[in-house]
Amino acid sequence: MSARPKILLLGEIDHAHKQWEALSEIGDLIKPQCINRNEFIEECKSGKLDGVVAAYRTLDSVSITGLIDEELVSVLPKNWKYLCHNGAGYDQIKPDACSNRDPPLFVSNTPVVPDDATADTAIFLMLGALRNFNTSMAALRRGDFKGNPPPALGHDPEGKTLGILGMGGIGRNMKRKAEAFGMNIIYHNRRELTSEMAGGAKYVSFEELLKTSDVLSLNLPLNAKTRHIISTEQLRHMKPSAVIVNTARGPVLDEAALVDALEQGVIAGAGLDVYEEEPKVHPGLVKNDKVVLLPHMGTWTSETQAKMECWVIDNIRSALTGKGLLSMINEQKDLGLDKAK
Ligand SMILES: O=CC(=O)O
Repeated sequence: MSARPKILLLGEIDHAHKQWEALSEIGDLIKPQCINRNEFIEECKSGKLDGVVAAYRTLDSVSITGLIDEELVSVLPKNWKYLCHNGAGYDQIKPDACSNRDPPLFVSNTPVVPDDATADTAIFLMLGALRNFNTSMAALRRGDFKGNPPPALGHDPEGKTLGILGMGGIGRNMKRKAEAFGMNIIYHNRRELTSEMAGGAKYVSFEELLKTSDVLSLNLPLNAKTRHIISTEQLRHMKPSAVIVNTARGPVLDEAALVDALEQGVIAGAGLDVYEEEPKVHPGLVKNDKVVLLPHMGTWTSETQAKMECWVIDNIRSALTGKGLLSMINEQKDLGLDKAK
């Protein structure tokens, strides 16, 4: 009889406790002993994690393992086949390192379920930045009501152009919501979407997106091609009245360039949920009234967190019962699903 597979928990389960426990029908649920990358590598080398076939991974577990890169992947037990990440973005995991391992380490993420909460956050930041709400919210808490002098008048979204950079699930969700505010939607993406998927949003070049958007929303994943996709040169193409919203990942936007652009009036404002070096926030952003800031709360609702946890668990269950991962990351799709079974 072959040994039961082990399922490793890298991070914490906060909501889907019952669903996690139910995985014990198909494997032994274990946690690592280590608290940092060196210890994790030692634990792998010691054989203590032999038998692990799949792992549930959270964003915060980067504090235990560090990046999932060549070095880390090379010490994982050979039978470890699946890494199921809780999050839409998986920039801490190097897809090539996982694919090139022999045998490959198959990775899943959680698309779809974070779309609503993240798009809602982008809409909040967009309205806050357009309306200059930040200054007065801070003034009221200081006992200064609207502030003295009050902030400049804000702007209505009605009739403005929202440019979406990255028209995946979150971008399309934001599009639908922004239409309810009477906005005209344009987008730029690696590939033009079918008209059904685009739902009436106009596909434009990157340059046209920058030049014509009143609000530019960043909804694209972070990778080597998208790092600092918005920097000094791109900001200079934007309208001086434009605001920029980032709910994707901090490094897609060059923060220092944004700070300068805001100080020099190159653009009018920003709404940010993500930062280049979280939890650090560039002091030039903190001190600038034109910026609405949130501490990475795009998916911070109990409904969305519970759905994301269940999605990860469903991936593990599907993989360990021979049906393959439900949402393998895009970079691995050309490896062939069969190999992931
Ligand atoms: O940041 C949140 C996510 O990647 O889902």
